[in-house]
Amino acid sequence: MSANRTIPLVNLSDFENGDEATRQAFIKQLGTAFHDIGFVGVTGHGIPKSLIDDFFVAAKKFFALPEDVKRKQEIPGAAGQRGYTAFGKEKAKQSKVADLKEFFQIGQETEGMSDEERNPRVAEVPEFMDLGMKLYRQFEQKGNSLLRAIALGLNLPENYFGEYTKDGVSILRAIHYPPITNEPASAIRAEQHEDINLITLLVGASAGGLQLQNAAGEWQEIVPENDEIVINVGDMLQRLTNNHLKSTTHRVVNPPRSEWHKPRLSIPFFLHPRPEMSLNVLESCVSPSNPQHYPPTTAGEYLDERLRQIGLKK
Ligand SMILES: O=C(O)CCC(=O)C(=O)O
Ligand SMILES: [Fe+2]
Repeated sequence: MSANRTIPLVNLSDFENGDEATRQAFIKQLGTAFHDIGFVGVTGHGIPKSLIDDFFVAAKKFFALPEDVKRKQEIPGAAGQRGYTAFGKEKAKQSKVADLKEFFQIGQETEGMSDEERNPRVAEVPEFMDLGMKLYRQFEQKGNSLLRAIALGLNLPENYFGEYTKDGVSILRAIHYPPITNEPASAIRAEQHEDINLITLLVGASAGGLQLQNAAGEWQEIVPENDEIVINVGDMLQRLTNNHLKSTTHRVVNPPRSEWHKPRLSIPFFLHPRPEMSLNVLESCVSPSNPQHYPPTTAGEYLDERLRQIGLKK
């Protein structure tokens, strides 16, 4: 690991293919990273680079479509959870101004769903949804692998999360931060926030700008290398573990003026369980020195509350 990295790097293949000692070492590294920093870089994940690259190309084609064509993909009533969300809509919960981004979200598809419940097809870029759904399945699988390691690190049964993430309501989000054309009043590409879900897997953050806030309150740049995926703990996992695993504040800052013309594309996958999953604090994470910080809730109730705060749900 290079000395100047902000976040540690782990190799998922150690967990998926390693012997017992290698697996245990991985579980420890992951648990320590999530407890100390809330972020980790992952290599050895096996998600084909060609799939990521092809999806990026399709996403670029989609975002290059005229605004009125993109807005045909807005889904009223889906609280921005599926389809297109236009520039200027989403803001961080404490922020008055919207982020400098537009995005498209792809949700879960399960057997028996009607066409209306499924993801919308994008007629102008027919490959967009096929590639997106393929990538969704890859992220889902690798995310579940990471959750197995997290469960073992918390002395829970290996499949503790798997029971709730099967057919869970995860979201793959393709984000486009357009070129900046004039001095933004106060907005940045993505204002500081914490993610809502269990864990987030992020690819394509390589264009720069992603920063986390460390325990001393300083902003530190995250610069992923090669095929590294950035993983972070979301508020649901922080809550479940009574702050043992940290949901760390992060943001995407605007580039220097000389790079305003460069757009930025990123693809976070927000791993969510099914809404009925209990988020009651795990008893094993409560002690006299760390008393229970949160009242009982479920993933569904908690998600609704948060979507109202960020302006996506009325
Ligand atoms: O664009 C990025 O790199 C990060 C975006 C992010 O943090 C989010 O959408 O939650
Ligand atoms: Fe985020």
